[in-house]
Amino acid sequence: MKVCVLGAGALGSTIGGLLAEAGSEVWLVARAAHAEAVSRQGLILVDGQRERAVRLRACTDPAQVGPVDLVIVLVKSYDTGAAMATARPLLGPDTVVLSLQNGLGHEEILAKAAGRSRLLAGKTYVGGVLLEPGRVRVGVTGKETVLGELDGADTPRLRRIAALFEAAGLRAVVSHDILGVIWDKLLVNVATGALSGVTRLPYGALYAVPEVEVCAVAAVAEAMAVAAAHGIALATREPRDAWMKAAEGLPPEFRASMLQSLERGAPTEIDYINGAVVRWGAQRGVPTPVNQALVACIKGIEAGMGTNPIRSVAA
Ligand SMILES: NC(=O)C1=CN([C@@H]2O[C@H](COP(=O)(O)OP(=O)(O)OC[C@H]3O[C@@H](n4cnc5c(N)ncnc54)[C@H](OP(=O)(O)O)[C@@H]3O)[C@@H](O)[C@H]2O)C=CC1
Ligand SMILES: CC(C)(CO)C(=O)C(=O)O
Repeated sequence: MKVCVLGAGALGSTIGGLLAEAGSEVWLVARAAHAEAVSRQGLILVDGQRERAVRLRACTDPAQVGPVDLVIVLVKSYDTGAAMATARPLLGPDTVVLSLQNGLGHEEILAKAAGRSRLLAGKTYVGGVLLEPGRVRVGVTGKETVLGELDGADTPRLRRIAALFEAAGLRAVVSHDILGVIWDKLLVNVATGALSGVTRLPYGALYAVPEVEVCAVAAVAEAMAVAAAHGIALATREPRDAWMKAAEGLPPEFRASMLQSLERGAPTEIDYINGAVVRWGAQRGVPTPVNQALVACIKGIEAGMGTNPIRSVAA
């Protein structure tokens, strides 16, 4: 299968690298420094203490790639519209477009750019950290990726793409209720993303502060109430489950992606995570004061850093 990762940074390089290793023809569309390093030396996957190089194609412009079978969108949420505006050369008659980004609202942006019939939805618990151009730390063991059609159907393309992930050692689960899956992952990000950003703590220290846990559980409880008001069926039973799941299998030095963004002076995906909870809550009159406060704190930090506050926010 010919696959293009659109926005190959930390996670996109991890997933693209593993798919390439398993034999897919993978193209990374990435920023220049990363694309050049990958083209020169291969993509270095750092897994625990071991490193290995994977050969795959990398460039900065989708026009160099041409039509593919699968586009995996992994730019940060606020870059989705701009990235998709360049993606037309990737789209053939049967091209499937899949977002594995965190948060809510991507499918609406992708449907506008590529047409709803091409879309598969998904969420992943796989982790990646871009260590330097051309080199990424992968966190794959035991981490699942859940994929589904938006209408819940069981289709050959869904099975084909799940099998592709499985063959690459990426545990893939097919869901017939992808909206529930999207919200279950949202709860995990609601639990620790903003609080990591505000406190600047890695997971070991974050989980040692009881007040942080109380706040995280309250934020998740609000999000669960919002999901219930929208009729979304969650697998998560208790708010604390999302808090525990967020840290599963991660080392004490792990830093949530929202914290990683702030540390490199980049904007966060707060509008798509806690901000989405606030917006969806407002639609059904569900109060979300804890999430509102977390949004305010992160936006305040971003404003203080001078990151660009202009984002395109969907749902
Ligand atoms: N990293 C992780 O472990 C996980 C991440 N996710 C989600 O995955 C998504 C991606 O996250 P992550 O990989 O960490 O983010 P990164 O910022 O590491 O990767 C995105 C990359 O895409 C680049 N980019 C942006 N626009 C374009 C474009 N038009 N063409 C080419 N490259 C572009 C960015 O460059 P620049 O920075 O210069 O804009 C960046 O290098 C997010 O939604 C995140 O929440 C989900 C689970 C885990
Ligand atoms: C790793 C995980 C699941 C929880 O922190 C995540 O999605 C993130 O950091 O954005």
